[in-house]
Amino acid sequence: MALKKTLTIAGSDTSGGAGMQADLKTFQEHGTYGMVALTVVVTMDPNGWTHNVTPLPTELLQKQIDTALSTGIDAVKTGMLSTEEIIRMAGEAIAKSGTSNVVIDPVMVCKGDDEVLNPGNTDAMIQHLLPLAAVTTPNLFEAGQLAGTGTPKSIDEMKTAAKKIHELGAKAVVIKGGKALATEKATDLFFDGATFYLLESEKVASTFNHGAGCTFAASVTANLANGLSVKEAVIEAKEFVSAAIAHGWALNDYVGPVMHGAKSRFGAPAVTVTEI
Ligand SMILES: Nc1ncnc2c1ncn2[C@@H]1O[C@H](COP(=O)(O)OP(=O)(O)O)[C@@H](O)[C@H]1O
Ligand SMILES: Cc1ncc(COP(=O)(O)O)c(C=O)c1O
Ligand SMILES: [Mg+2]
Repeated sequence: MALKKTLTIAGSDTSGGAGMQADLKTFQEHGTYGMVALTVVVTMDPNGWTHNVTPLPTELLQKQIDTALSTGIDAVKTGMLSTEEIIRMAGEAIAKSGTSNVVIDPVMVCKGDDEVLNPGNTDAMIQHLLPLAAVTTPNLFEAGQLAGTGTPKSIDEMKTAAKKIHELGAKAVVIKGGKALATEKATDLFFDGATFYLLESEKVASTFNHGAGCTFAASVTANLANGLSVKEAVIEAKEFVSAAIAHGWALNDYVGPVMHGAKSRFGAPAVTVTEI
């Protein structure tokens, strides 16, 4: 039986919760066939868990992209892209892929690390990636950087940022309010270019949410490959990640990854969708 082919152009999170590890686990859970073009390897200092990002040679990235594209892919997502050159290469790969099922997760920081990967990356993402996006999935900080508005602090400010990001070329935008937004629920804003929707689930009190953003974006990608509409894809992704966070766990003293396979094992918490 042929499976839908999903490609992630992303970094490796050696600790396994985020990055391409999250993407592959999530693709598998959605019944798609996952492939990877690896950009960087993130390792952690065993004493203190500071992150270290090691890039791979760009020729090697290009070879991976050529390999994956030659199979014919049904959907593609981007994750951690550490330099402007890599962002440009990802844009070229997506344009060449022939699929319009394109999810841009504009990763700028690792959770718990405030350091932005490379400030020039924001402009490169705006130039090379947003115009190709069926959906882009910034967190609050990333939305503020892309929109040039500063980090949104309310639903109204999220709407303003989402409109700006849509004007930059992304066909649809999900701004993840997550834990950072001062709302009772874990609230994300979905804008399809015409209508705004709030996607809400119970806010989980634990801090075991490492990889939540990657898992959300990978779910959207797999759902698009499987033929869901963009709206259906983001709603299922919210259910999938809510379950994954609800069953997050402590890997060690420093990090708590989400449980990528939680929805199929335990079911998903309720997600409400409200037009606003
Ligand atoms: N504590 C939480 N409880 C429930 N949902 C959460 C929680 N933290 C994040 N989420 C959800 O997880 C998804 C990823 O959001 P977020 O963690 O903000 O992204 P990122 O990992 O890219 O920073 C969003 O759907 C967000 O609403
Ligand atoms: C390789 C890689 N990609 C992406 C991320 C972002 O992860 P999150 O899903 O928590 O936003 C991380 C964070 O550690 C990472 O190491
Ligand atoms: Mg993220």
